Amino acid sequence: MAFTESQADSERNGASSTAATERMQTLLYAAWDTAAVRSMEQPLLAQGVPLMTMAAQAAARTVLGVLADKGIDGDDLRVTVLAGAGDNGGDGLYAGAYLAARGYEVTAIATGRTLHASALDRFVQSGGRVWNLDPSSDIPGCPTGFTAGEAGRRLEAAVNYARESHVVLDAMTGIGVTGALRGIPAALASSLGLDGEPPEDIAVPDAQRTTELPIVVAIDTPSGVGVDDGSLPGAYIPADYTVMFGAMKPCAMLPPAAYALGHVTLVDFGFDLDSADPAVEMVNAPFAAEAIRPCQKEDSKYRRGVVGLVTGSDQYPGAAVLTSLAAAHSNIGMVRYMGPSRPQDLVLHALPEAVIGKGRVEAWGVGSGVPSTFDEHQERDEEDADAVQRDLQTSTISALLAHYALSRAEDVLDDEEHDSSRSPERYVTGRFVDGDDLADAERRDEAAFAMPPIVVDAGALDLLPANVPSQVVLTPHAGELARLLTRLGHAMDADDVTARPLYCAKLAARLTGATVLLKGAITIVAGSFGGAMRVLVSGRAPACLATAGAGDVLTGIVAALLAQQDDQIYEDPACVPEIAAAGAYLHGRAAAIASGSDQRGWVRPRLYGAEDDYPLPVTSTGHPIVAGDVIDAIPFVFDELG
Ligand SMILES: NC(=O)C1=CN([C@@H]2O[C@H](COP(=O)(O)OP(=O)(O)OC[C@H]3O[C@@H](n4cnc5c(N)ncnc54)[C@H](OP(=O)(O)O)[C@@H]3O)[C@@H](O)[C@H]2O)[C@@H](O)CC1
Ligand SMILES: [K+]
Repeated sequence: MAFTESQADSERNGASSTAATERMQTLLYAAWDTAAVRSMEQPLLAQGVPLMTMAAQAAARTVLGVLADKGIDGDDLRVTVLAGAGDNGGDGLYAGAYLAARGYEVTAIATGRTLHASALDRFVQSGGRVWNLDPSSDIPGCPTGFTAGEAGRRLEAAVNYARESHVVLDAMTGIGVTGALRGIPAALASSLGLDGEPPEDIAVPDAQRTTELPIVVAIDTPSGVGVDDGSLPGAYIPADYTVMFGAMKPCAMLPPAAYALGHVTLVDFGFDLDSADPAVEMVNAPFAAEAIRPCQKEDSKYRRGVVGLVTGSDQYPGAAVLTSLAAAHSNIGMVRYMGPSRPQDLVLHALPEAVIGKGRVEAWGVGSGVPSTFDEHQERDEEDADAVQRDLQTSTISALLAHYALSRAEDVLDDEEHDSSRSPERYVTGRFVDGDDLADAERRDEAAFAMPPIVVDAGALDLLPANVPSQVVLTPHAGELARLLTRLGHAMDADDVTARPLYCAKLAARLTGATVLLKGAITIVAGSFGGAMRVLVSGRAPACLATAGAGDVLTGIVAALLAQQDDQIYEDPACVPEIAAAGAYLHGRAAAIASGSDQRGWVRPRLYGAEDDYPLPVTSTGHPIVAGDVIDAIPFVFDELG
């Protein structure tokens, strides 16, 4: 068939629509840190693209859309703009100007000493009023030099005015914030919002949510959130909606800040997204599907992958069953189980296909349902049969993990490999070695890199060697990560981890060399390669997945995905975080299917101006589930992703 002009056109159109779809995927599932955003906006600003007015128009239209959706109308609508001195305040003033021009009563509360000059001119010309709080401010038309008492009264009046508004535009700070809010912005935020704790958000269907006034719309980010690390370092105002400009910032994906943004609308300015690497990537279905190995005609059970499990104990035998069943249902050839006789029997009863005892494996899963050795040190009873059984599991796991012990951190070893001038002696496990000892250490390091990938969960985390290669995947919850970091010299508790999960996950990855999967409503995976840190997140799970045994199921799923991708892992260990994050996605999606819930930890933003139906409404939060229900739903996730 001849290749006609119209075919060429349609191919071109097809290619451009594919490019548009790819761009949309990148925009909605990746986030860039502040420095990258500033570098991407620079060429556009240099060309004179009016980014601020574009941003403001999008914010104003989003406000109008929200009001229309909620059936809030009338000429007497009150809008408060909390306007800082920087460009974020400028965005807020321009957006306020659009709304004032429509006849709304719009008042800007100046939270700094100045306001963006041209935005202020437009705002005032459009009928907006300005109210300043700082006696030393220099804002045309505003009083200065008032007393501290008057400043207090003005602050109180501003808070009351904002509370009685229909809409509050939070434009105090955006990506230019440093640390926790200070001064007037902090005082306003703590009166109108919260002090560092995440907002309480009960998982209910959207239809049951009532609209509370004022509707808070954050400009670019809620002022004062940790833009790059997702922390909530101090006072901030939880937003119902956030209109974010140019590219997603990490705070839109990272807990706890992500819970403070409400529904996010992203405004695409046409940044060159390839010019900077994203800081955080969110796993979606196509991404997770990549981790699934399609069956091949020539497959044998061994080629499909064997998962070895050292999980469960006499104290927690169920974990052995849950890890085995989850792995067995996650597209592998076989499960080998190792453990005491009671969990062994239970595994065989639930999964007659399991093979008991040692043998070749493509990936390991260890530690789920194995009690922590830390508890053991506190109250150890040598005669206690349980303790003996526990020792069996811990000694098997310790012996296995010893094969993963590196003499040095992985990036140090990488550097040494490329450093021809390095000394012929090396500091290995507490002493300098050379000659045969050094050759021995190098042989052991090489063997560690060649070990199968391994998931290290629960009790096994206490047995982790100091330095391990990146195919070691740790799967702690906040309490377990706190215990690990404390052991590594960074004393903290579970609340510290929950407050700064990205920081803690990265710290553990850096200190140990392992890939760290920190479980949560938004699960964070951090893995370091050649000095660079890759961060992936998955927010697919409904809240009801927080149930006993769910972590054991995750161990089984991740170990199974690692087992079926072992060839890829040997070629490129950088894919380990991707596979671990895909496991978190599968786990969350299986829970959603099992519970009949469309509620999730993270909701994809809406792309401003795009014809799509986001944010997806939550029609049902489903019913409570147990971990076994999640396993039953795993095949349906494979169907979906297949
Ligand atoms: N991305 C894009 O393409 C586009 C981005 N645009 C917009 O620009 C925004 C960035 O603007 P920006 O750089 O002027 O910084 P911004 O967020 O206004 O903060 C600086 C102000 O905050 C204050 N301040 C800082 N820390 C504080 C604290 N802890 N506590 C209290 N105050 C604190 C600081 O005060 P200072 O420390 O100087 O006294 C200063 O007044 C960005 O978020 C987006 O909205 C669009 O207009 C166009 C396209
Ligand atoms: K803001």
